[in-house]
Amino acid sequence: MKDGPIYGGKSFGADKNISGEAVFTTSLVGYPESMTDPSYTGQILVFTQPLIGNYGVPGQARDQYSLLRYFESSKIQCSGIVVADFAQKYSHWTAVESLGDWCKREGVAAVTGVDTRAIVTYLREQGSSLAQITIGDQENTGGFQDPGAMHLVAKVSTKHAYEVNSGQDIKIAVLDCGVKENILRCLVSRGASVTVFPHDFPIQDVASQFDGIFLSNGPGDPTHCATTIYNLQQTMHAHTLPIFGICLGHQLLALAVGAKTIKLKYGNRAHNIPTLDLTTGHCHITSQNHGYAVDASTLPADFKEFFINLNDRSNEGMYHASRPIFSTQFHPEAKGGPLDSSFLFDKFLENVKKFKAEQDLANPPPPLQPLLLPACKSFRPNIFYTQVRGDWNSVTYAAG
Ligand SMILES: NC(=O)CC[C@H](N)C(=O)O
Repeated sequence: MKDGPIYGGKSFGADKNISGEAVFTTSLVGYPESMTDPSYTGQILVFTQPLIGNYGVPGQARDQYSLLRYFESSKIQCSGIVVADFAQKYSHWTAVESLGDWCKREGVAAVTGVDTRAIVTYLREQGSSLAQITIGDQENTGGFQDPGAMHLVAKVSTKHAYEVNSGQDIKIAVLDCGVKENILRCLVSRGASVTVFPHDFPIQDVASQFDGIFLSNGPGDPTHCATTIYNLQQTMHAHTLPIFGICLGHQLLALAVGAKTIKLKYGNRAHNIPTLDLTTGHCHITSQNHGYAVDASTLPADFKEFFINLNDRSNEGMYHASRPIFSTQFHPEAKGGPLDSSFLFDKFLENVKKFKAEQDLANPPPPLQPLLLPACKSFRPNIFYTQVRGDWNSVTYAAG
């Protein structure tokens, strides 16, 4: 730890000296999902569950949408992991290698035999801390990298826009600040055709071609994302389409409407955090992974607090009083974690479908023009129309 204690252990991953922010998760399972979650970029992940690795690591299988089935991105995103007891023997029908081999192959430091309870006690008392993993006797010359000081979203976001298609005509734009694959799956499996844009894409310029906007999770301090925040402000000013944000997406939306974010003492990373839905009085057990939070006292009057954390009373979400805009600090897509709050994706899709129906009603397609058929007796027109948001733009002839 930067300010003091040294904890000994044995390397079972890449023999590589690293540094980052030490954070702990109390989740019992889901290490492949957590370690590939881009929100953990720059962090050293300490597992409080003592036995880690016993179901190995799955392969890179993909689902019908070409999304990764068992990982949240295609590589390990955290800088290193620390466990009490690495399970050398693993067993699971999806496993193709051990946790140690995966870390070695991906060049990620991993240490076992560490007193993780002492680390957690330290972090809970001192607050979040920078740390190093030093292997062997080599000196760790890398210093203490502070992920909070870096614009990590720019590093993990896609460089080019891409599509994940459900074959349906509900179009959602995703701003990728480090999006987890299961978020895309949650949208596309509910019938949305998704276009994923880089974090700083001027979404206000294309918003009218979409039925909803989704703001993703991502690493680091949300205040680094000035361009995204500006683009969101412009979008909300000029367009009325539904918006849904998760975790970093929630924080960015809050900053865009003038609220403030704070850094929590040591964050919330777990799969069993109780949150209270202030609109229904129901409690949902949620999956979380964040170090920053929205300061609810700074929310503007037209945004209401949606959920609160029942452990530390921190803000867990907000919604607009009259527009279809809402966001959550927790992760309704889970992976890992419980599915209690997956109904929020249904709510977003309902908002999106309602908006699309209203748009289609307000902008009916123009009447068809009579077709000019070639003066040829044997010609039999076979006509296909493709509708692009109210504009009949292509008429195809095929000779029969
Ligand atoms: N999972 C996330 O999106 C994390 C958001 C942000 N980086 C935080 O730590 O608070």
